[in-house]
Amino acid sequence: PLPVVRKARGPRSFADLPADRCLVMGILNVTPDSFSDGGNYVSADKAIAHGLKLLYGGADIIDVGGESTRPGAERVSPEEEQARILPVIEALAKAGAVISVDTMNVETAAKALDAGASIINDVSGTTFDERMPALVAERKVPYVLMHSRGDARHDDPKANYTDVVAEVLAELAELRDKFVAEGVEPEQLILDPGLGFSKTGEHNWALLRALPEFTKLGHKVLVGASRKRFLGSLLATAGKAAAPAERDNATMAVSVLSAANGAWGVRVHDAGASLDGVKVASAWAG
Ligand SMILES: Nc1nc2ncc(COP(=O)(O)O)nc2c(=O)[nH]1
Repeated sequence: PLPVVRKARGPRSFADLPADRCLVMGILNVTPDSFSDGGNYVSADKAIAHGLKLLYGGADIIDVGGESTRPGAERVSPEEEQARILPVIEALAKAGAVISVDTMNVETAAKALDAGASIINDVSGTTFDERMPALVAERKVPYVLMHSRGDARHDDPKANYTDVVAEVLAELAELRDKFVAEGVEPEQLILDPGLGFSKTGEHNWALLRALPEFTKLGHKVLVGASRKRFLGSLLATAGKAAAPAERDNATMAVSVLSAANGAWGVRVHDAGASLDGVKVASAWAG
């Protein structure tokens, strides 16, 4: 009899992901405020250890980012961003993780794919680098196209909307058309409403409520609500917003409702909780 060849836990690809439920994308922000001993450097070992924790704790995908996208966050050069994330991506890919690279920088995206990432997650929105569509078309990788109206790191306008759902849908469709016009296949695209990017809490709830409208655009939809400020406000007691670490239950609830309303994936910090949640949503739907 032929020897049983156990599938080595080598690099897994996008195609290996489960197709019968909403996916869980675990967040790995490789930035000094996440992984450093108080200095201004990033400890790759700590970041890799956290990535493995996410991988074995339930994340289907690990989203690796080297630059915080919070408004006012410190600027990071592409070289610094790459120095932070490439060793982490290489190690996690070898451990069998499916990895998305959270970057707006085309060079970083290309190098991350070479290092073992298989998805590009770009928060640029309407300010995307015009070289990005060509890279996505050439590499034929899944690309998260997220809505925002300004460069989130610097001048993220809390844009005014007359109808936030209609406008975000229209602007995402317009961005989609630009990428398709440059040779990106529609099925490569994963749309994301960009909760908190150029949006207030009320805008975020309106966008979540309209999730079925987004899935009607005919693409996968990713929801990134985890620990965001609008959840902190929702859970406020005596006028004091809940701290980020207190927002994981609410995040899991958003994951369950997102899955029940057709989301392809949820981007979260607590991967284990949302994995349980999306499995409940899948069982409930039958
Ligand atoms: N696709 C996608 N990527 C993102 N990257 C960073 C943040 C900012 O949140 P964090 O600072 O908690 O990572 N949010 C998103 C998001 O909502 N969607």
